[in-house]
Amino acid sequence: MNVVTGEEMHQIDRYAIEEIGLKEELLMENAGLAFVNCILPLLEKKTDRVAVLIGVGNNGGDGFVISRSLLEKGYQVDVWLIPPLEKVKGTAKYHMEVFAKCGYQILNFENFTYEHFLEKLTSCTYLIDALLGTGIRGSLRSPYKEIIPAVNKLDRTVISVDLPSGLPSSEVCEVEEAIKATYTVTLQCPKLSAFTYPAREYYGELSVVDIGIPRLAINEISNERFLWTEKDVKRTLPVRKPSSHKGSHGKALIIAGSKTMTGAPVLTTKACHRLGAGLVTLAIPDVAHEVVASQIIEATFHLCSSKNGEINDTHLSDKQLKDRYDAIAVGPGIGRNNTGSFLKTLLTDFQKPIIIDADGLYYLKRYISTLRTRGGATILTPHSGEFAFLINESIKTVEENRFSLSKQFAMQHGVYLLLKGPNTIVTTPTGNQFINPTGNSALAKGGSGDVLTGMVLALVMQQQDLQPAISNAAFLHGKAADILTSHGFSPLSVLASDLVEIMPQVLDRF
Ligand SMILES: NC(=O)C1=CN([C@@H]2O[C@H](COP(=O)(O)OP(=O)(O)OC[C@H]3O[C@@H](n4cnc5c(N)ncnc54)[C@H](OP(=O)(O)O)[C@@H]3O)[C@@H](O)[C@H]2O)[C@H](O)CC1
Ligand SMILES: [K+]
Repeated sequence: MNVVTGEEMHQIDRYAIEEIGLKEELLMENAGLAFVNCILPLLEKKTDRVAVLIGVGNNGGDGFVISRSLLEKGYQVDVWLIPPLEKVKGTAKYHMEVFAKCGYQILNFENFTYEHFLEKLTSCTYLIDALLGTGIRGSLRSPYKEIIPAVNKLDRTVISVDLPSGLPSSEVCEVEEAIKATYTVTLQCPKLSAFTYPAREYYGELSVVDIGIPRLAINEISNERFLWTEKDVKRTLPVRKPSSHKGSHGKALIIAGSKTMTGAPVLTTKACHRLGAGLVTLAIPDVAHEVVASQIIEATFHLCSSKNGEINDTHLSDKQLKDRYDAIAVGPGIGRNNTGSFLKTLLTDFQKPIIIDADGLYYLKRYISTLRTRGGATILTPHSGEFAFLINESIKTVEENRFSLSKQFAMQHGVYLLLKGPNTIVTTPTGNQFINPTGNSALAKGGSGDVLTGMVLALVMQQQDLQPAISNAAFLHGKAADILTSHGFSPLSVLASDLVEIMPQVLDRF
């Protein structure tokens, strides 16, 4: 499913109308009817009053179709036009006239005192927000500037059309004032601001409805940002052939752990096994072997020489790297007290996929120029702090520009970048971006990243196409947290090891 900016959506509209010949009146009719179909299950009783707040543009035009459809179905609807009648133009005006010709009444905000208007809204159970859509520019002006915070204070169920009024639709850093929706029904394509924070919090529960814009129009304009949905996972998750053997599912090498970080290698290795890796070898510093080995029975071990309780050298020969492994994950719990020069050797000598996480990313900064010349794919899995360190920016800057900075980095260094966070983004070396919809605050905990690294490693070995493999790992990792929190686990108490334990039930759904 394509994710677009408001500007892209506008161009898609234009393409559908001017190049394909669909009428805007029809798209608006489709939009209004699809919105109503989507919200009907939310409206409990026909006697509950609904207020539709209508703005000056086409978002307001949708509001007229919605109002007409609800009235036709027998709902009690107050239809509030906020701008003066004569300011409504074009397709919105057409649908306003159709509405009026059906014999329905429009309440004009201009003809009421502000207090009376608010009093009337207070008597409604549901408020439908068709004030402003993708056409908003700059800070809110009157009367929206006053109406929007007042609506937020009423504490009603608010359902926004397309996006909460006042929010920009692109990558947003700060939100001045916007409708705090309970639900948002987005038209045709989710807008980018639905996956940036704090804007996401204004959307409430998000649904997407089809309004009949042809796929061609969407692909012609915007084909670089997508939501990675359950359907995509079902379509791309590897299926094990009955004739397969352990060698068919990849031989993985995990380089992880140190004397003081013995949990990370355990989590990464177990997660890798749980996601179907055929054979896993865990390379750890000799000083950590005993403790780690006592917790893992499925893996084999490769002992590395240590210094300061951390890996000093992996002593992996060229031949071992060439013949023995299909992919490597390096980083969880390796510490930061040595030179990390073994990472440079891996990057130059290993010609297959390498996943770099955690302290591996810390060392990577020293050898970052080798990324461009690597023979195999590189997959980096930073959280915002690790990414900020890699690109010499503040965490705040990263969090405000997650899409643009990750795209820039992935294209510059020719890597797959999985930027963790709410709505993890996977960016390919060519700059395509795939947004993960699963996961919750339970994942904001030490160890959950180590689990994800093992999952990415396992799937990367089982799928030719790396982006689906990486996105599927992120999706299943988030889904594990979602399943746990919807089955009696508080987000506070979910452990990283719980994610590994629940994985069989997660996979059972796909
Ligand atoms: N996606 C589709 O194919 C369809 C989408 N539809 C809906 O159309 C809107 C976008 O419509 P548009 O008319 O472009 O934009 P708005 O409804 O947001 O209105 C823009 C007008 O609002 C005023 N404005 C702009 N910025 C501000 C501000 N900061 N404060 C106050 N007012 C503002 C301005 O009007 P003026 O007269 O005041 O200059 C803008 O012109 C989309 O979101 C969908 O809901 C259609 O249904 C068709 C299909
Ligand atoms: K809106």
